[in-house]
Parts: sequence; C-alpha cells; structure tokens
Amino acid sequence: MTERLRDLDESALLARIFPVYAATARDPREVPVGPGDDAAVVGAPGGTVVATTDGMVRGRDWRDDWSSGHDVGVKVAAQNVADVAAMGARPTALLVSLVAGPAVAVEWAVDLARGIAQVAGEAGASVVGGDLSSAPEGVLVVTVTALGDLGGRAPVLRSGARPGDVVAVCGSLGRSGGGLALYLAGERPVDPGADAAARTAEAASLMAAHRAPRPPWEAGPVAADAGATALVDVSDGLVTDLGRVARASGVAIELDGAVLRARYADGPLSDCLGPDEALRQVLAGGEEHSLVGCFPAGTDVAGIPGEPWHAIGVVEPVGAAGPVVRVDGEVPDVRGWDHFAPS
Ligand SMILES: Nc1ncnc2c1ncn2[C@@H]1O[C@H](COP(=O)(O)OP(=O)(O)OP(=O)(O)O)[C@@H](O)[C@H]1O
Ligand SMILES: Cc1ncc(C[n+]2csc(CCOP(=O)(O)O)c2C)c(N)n1
Ligand SMILES: [Mg+2]
Repeated sequence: MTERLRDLDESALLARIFPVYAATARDPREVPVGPGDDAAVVGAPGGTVVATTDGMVRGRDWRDDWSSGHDVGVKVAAQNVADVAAMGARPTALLVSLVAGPAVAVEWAVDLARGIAQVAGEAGASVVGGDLSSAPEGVLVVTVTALGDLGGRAPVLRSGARPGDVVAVCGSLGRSGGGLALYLAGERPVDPGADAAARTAEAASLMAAHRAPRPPWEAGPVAADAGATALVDVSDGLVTDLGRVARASGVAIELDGAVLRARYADGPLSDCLGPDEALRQVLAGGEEHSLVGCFPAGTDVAGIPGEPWHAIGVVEPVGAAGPVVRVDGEVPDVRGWDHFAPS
C-alpha cells in the first residue's frame, strides 16, 4: 500500500529527506551549519549574498501525469540556480519549502528531494534547510530559495545593456516550450528504442527538456568574467525576458530571424512542431532557463570558454517605439508566459 504523508509525522518525514540532502553537504568552511537547527549558516566568500526564490504549483507548473517528483525537483532547483547564474554568480545553498496535502505519497516527497539534490550536487550547492507545511487535499507547492556567491565580481544586471552590444545565447531555445506543446497536444513520450523513428526520439527529448531542464548555469560567472553588460535567464520566453533587459537598460534589441531559425528552430524542433510553431517556441517558449547576455561591441562571443555562446542580435539605441525587442525590424506577434494572463 502506498505510504502517504498522513501516515507519518514531520520528524519521520525529515528523517527520510535529510539523508538525501546530506549527499550535497559542502565543506564546513562553506556551510558551517546545515539542516536541523533553526536556520543554516552559509559562507559568503565574496562578501555579498545573491538571493532568489521560485516555486512550482501542481496543476499550474507541472502535471502529475507528465512529471515525477524527481522531475519537479530537478526543475525547481534548476530554475533557481539559473537565476543565480543570471546575476553572474555561482550557487552556494538551496532551501526547500514543501506545502503538501495529506494524500501525497512519501515516496514522491523523497523523489523530489533526490531531484533537488541532483541539481544541487551538479551545481556545487548544499541543500541547507527548508520548511514543511500541510495543505488542503490536492494542494502541492514546492518553493526553492537559492543563495549564491559572486566571488568578488560585480553583479550582472538587466540594466547594463548599451547600444552596440552583441546579444548572445548560451544553451537551447524553444525546447521546453516545444515539449510542453507536445504534452498539451496529447502526445506522450515514447521510450526511443534503437529503431525508433527520429521524430519519436526527438519528441521524447523535447518532453524531457520540459520536465527536467539542464540549463548551462556554469556559464553565468563565465559570462560575467567575459564582460557581460546584462544577463538574464529565459524563464518566460526570449522576447519577454529580453524585453525586461531592454526596458531596464533603456535600449532596443534587434534579433536576427535567420540566425534564430537556422540555429534553434530548423531541424528537430521544426520536425516535431512544424516551422512556424518551432520559431514561435524559440521566441516565446518559457522555462528554458538558458542564459541570454549582452556583451560589449567587438566581443568574440564564440571565444568565451566553456559552454558555447552564439550571437543572435545587437543592442540599438531606443527609438520612437520605446525599449522594444524586434526580429528583423518588426516587433514579433508572440506572447511569453505570464502567470496571471496565461497565453
Ligand atoms: N511577491 C514578491 N514580493 C517581492 N518581490 C517579488 C515578488 N515576486 C517577484 N519579486 C521580484 O520581482 C523581480 C522579478 O521577478 P520574476 O519572478 O519575474 O523574476 P525572474 O528572474 O523573471 O524569475 P522567473 O525565473 O520566476 O521568471 C525579482 O527581483 C523578484 O525578486
Ligand atoms: C501544467 C503546466 N502548464 C503550463 C506550464 C507552462 N509554464 C508554467 S510557469 C512558466 C514560466 C516560468 O514560470 P516562473 O516565472 O514562475 O519561473 C511556464 C511556461 C507548465 N509548466 N505546466
Ligand atoms: Mg530569471
């Protein structure tokens, strides 16, 4: 019989979760006090703390028939780590709040912890604590808070883009949104055996990217060191998130449609979604958590070490139309994600 949260008490649940997070424990000089006390104590070698939080809600941010607890753990941790990276920092510690109805399976909660621990381990952060709260039947909310360290760098803000800067992407575009579109169209991932059709394998890979993204968070500090003037992760869609950079910086941003089609939309994404929907996902698909940066004119973005960066556009002076994002001179007719006005 499935063991449910209502079958044990808080300390028994924590006794199942703590060992999972113990695997992420860092050197005591980095995390002098981990989980178990009233609060954790985390080092800040660079002298400041980068702090961000982002949560996921069952039914709004994932569906149980699509995603496992592990998938949700990977995604909620990854989106927080990407926000730390988008400041030019590396993550040091994560805190996890779990608000759950009594019928949630204990194994789901432990699997969630495993997913979070996986990302924490890969990103070099410790899970240092969190919170448990019960909720009415059916409610399930997971919120992660991430702390990060700039290592003495200046934070890379959304407001630093300047006319002439090169706009470049590190990581994929449109894949998570493409996977979501396939799920919403009723497709289910098929385990791609050796003889599976290429489209079957690609569709499964897009759906996996939607469930459990692996954004290139290591590239955040690297971009800062390469002189990035502005940096953001793609959470709500490329055009929406670059629109935030444009507004904060008081600039316009011009993207190259041919480059976006050739590098990100053509090929597997188009094969799965068709060319128009593929380009729409590249421009507006959310939850990719790839990094988009602006770099001073003349920066050889292809020469930035580590995960590759690809130029997709340029920053221009703001014009009569205001701080807009254009593709080939036109403001594209696409809408990114908005929690209170979902597209
Ligand atoms: N409820 C809130 N109270 C205070 N500040 C908030 C609240 N919600 C968001 N913010 C702040 O507003 C800014 C924008 O938040 P937002 O969640 O859009 O950031 P983001 O980087 O786009 O994250 P996401 O990856 O969730 O899209 C952030 O600085 C955030 O800390
Ligand atoms: C069931 C279901 N329906 C829709 C979506 C799509 N979705 C949810 S949040 C978000 C943007 C990022 O949010 P945030 O800004 O909070 O990080 C997107 C694109 C989903 N994942 N699951
Ligand atoms: Mg962000």
